[in-house]
Amino acid sequence: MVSCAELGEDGVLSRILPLLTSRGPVVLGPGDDAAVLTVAGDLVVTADALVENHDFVVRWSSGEDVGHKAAAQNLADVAAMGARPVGLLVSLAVPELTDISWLEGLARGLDAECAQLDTSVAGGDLSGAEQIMVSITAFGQLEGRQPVRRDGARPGDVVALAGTVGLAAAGLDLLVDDAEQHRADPALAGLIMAQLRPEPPYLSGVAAAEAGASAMLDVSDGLVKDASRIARASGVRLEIHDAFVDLAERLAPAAKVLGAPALKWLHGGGEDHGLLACFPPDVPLPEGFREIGTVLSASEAGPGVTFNGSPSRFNAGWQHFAGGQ
Ligand SMILES: Nc1ncnc2c1ncn2[C@@H]1O[C@H](COP(=O)(O)OP(=O)(O)OP(=O)(O)O)[C@@H](O)[C@H]1O
Ligand SMILES: Cc1ncc(C[n+]2csc(CCOP(=O)(O)O)c2C)c(N)n1
Ligand SMILES: [Mg+2]
Repeated sequence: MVSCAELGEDGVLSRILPLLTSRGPVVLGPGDDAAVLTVAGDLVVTADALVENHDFVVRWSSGEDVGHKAAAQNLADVAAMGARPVGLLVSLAVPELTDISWLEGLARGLDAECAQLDTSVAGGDLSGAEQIMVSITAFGQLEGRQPVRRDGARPGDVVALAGTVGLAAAGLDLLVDDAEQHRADPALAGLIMAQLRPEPPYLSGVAAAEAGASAMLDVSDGLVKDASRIARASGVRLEIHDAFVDLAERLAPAAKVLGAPALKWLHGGGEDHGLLACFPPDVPLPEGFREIGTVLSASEAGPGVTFNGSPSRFNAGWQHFAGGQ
């Protein structure tokens, strides 16, 4: 083990920076006072942080896992606007006794996730802290497309989902229950991986924008909570009729082991970063999307989300500062 304290700031950077490859619009990457990106047109900007013991636990996540996840949750937000990523800035704060191999893993994970979209870490910052924090700012370009906001859903639109919901939340419950035992179970390992390294359907974001999606977001806090955000912003009701039988089947082993209903994760589970979008009825759904519901006028009770006409029993979703769901 070689700690950050032994290496010093420059020593840490000299180990991490070679692991980051500049790609695409990043014409000057990490190493100078600032990075240089070549971008034309409107720029999308978003930020999201992972904090040790609030968003990940070192006992469960390797540095590489955290790198993948930190990049993924930001790249999903770029995709959810209908943009293509151009680069990330990564601000790191770590305890001085952090092993450099953990940070090298983090850099590898960030770089590998970025490589999927031909994007890269453009730069960042390094500081000390009592616990690890990975804070990312992501940039994306719209390439002439209109951004897909949350407030454009209209009655008659189709509600569609790309990617999955519920798997990452089941994975987290499995880790909390008994990480070692459940990781060794092939029926459960995939759900745990969905928590540690979610795989958002990135390319569906641009495809949705090109197809004319009326509203979109990534499901980070749970289907009910995030669908409600579209409903409220657009002043409509999202009526979901899909029973998610395929996803329920994938959740069944966790439901059995933990004695919990799969609906808890399907309705309330965040962090898969699937894309929830609405499309005008005449639009053929882009590849990767499945129809899961319809946009209706808001009921007398106001905008909201219903499942076959009724509110979900599992409507809490994720809340920071509230001890979780
Ligand atoms: N500290 C802050 N200062 C300014 N704006 C903020 C701050 N925190 C959040 N916001 C803004 O509030 C909105 C909601 O933030 P949130 O992090 O919940 O985004 P989200 O897309 O709903 O979730 P996720 O980031 O998990 O996908 C965003 O537009 C974000 O820019
Ligand atoms: C150790 C640990 N505790 C709790 C959670 C659950 N969790 C954290 S943030 C979040 C939603 C997205 O947040 P944000 O909107 O900040 O991106 C969820 C569901 C976890 N993954 N790991
Ligand atoms: Mg989002």
